[in-house]
Amino acid sequence: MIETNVSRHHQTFLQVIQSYYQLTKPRIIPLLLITTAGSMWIAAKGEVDPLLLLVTLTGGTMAAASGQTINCVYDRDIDYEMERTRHRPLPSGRIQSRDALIFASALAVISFTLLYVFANLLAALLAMSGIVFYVLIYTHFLKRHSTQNIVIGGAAGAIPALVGWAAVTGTLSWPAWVVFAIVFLWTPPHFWSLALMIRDDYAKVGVPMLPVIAGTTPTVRQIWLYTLVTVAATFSLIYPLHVSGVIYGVLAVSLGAVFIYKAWQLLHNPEDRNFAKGLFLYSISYMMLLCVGMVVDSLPFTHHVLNVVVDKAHSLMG
Ligand code: HEM
Ligand SMILES: CC(C)=CCC/C(C)=C/CC/C(C)=C/COP(=O)(O)OP(=O)(O)O
Repeated sequence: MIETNVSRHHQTFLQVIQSYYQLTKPRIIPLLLITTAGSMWIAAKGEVDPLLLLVTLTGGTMAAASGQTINCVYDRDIDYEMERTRHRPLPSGRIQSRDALIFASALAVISFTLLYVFANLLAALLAMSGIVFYVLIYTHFLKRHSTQNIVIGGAAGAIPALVGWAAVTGTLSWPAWVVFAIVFLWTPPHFWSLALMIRDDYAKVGVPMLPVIAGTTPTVRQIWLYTLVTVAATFSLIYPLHVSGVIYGVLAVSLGAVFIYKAWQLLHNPEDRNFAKGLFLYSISYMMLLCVGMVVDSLPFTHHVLNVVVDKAHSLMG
């Protein structure tokens, strides 16, 4: 279908590299890695082996890049129609689908091998299941057919948190599933606030995103509910799981309060795109800082500083 080869003959080597880079939707990957790092640090109780960290983040990057590349091949028809995505490498003819698929397969094979050899089989299989879930369940079955596409599809974006935990422990336990749940529940407020702004694009290509089908008011209500449940889920790392402490707690409460406030503003101003934009942008900082909080909270240094502060307070009080 959209297979023009007009521009690729005129590309320099650097431009070709750039095109492959763009194919991986690189701006999203750092946040996926931060969620992986958050769960790795909790799992390792603050002491992560640097080589394991490097391998897991590299393998995670390659798996996510592979999934995004296959998604770009699958969606090249609608990407060509939408203003936001028209200039991606496939719709603009800078890369051919066959080459993109070879690239994605190579990334997946290297990712699996790295994770299997230097971490473990569970981490490697989870990363591969992330690709399959994103491509098959989200991109193929749901994206063009269900208003719940991104709710269920959001599970793919939450899998990197499981990869991180599995890489450290070789198993999956409750805290891993909680970090998974936090990312999973966060995805609807993250994406629907953006979809409110660009729903005309989705409507044009017949992708049934919730704001397109149900309209603005039901969407902001759903965003509100998912935001409340997300913030509530973040607290369960403190109680009942007891894997995170006071630093994470302070961040979870304060960041969560702002998240709820912004969702509340949107709930009461559903037609104002500035509030939708504000919530979308904040959702990214929220996830980033929350995961940084998981890391900092788990560090032995943090525990040491907190102990010193508590001892000082005790001695001051006599
Ligand atoms: C099904 C789930 C998701 C959908 C449909 C979705 C969709 C989107 C879209 C359409 C954008 C705009 C990007 C662009 O302009 O090309 C975006 C931005 C972004 N997403 Fe998501 N997203 C999802 C889940 C996630 C997850 C799980 C993460 C990471 C944990 C994430 C991180 C980001 C970041 C960091 C940006 C901003 C990128 C930038 O600076 O342009 N997203 N998302
Ligand atoms: C472990 C592993 C490999 C996990 C994969 C996780 C992953 C790649 C999640 C991506 C989620 C995401 C940003 C979807 C974009 O939706 P879209 O494709 O509909 O966006 P678009 O409209 O910009 O094309």
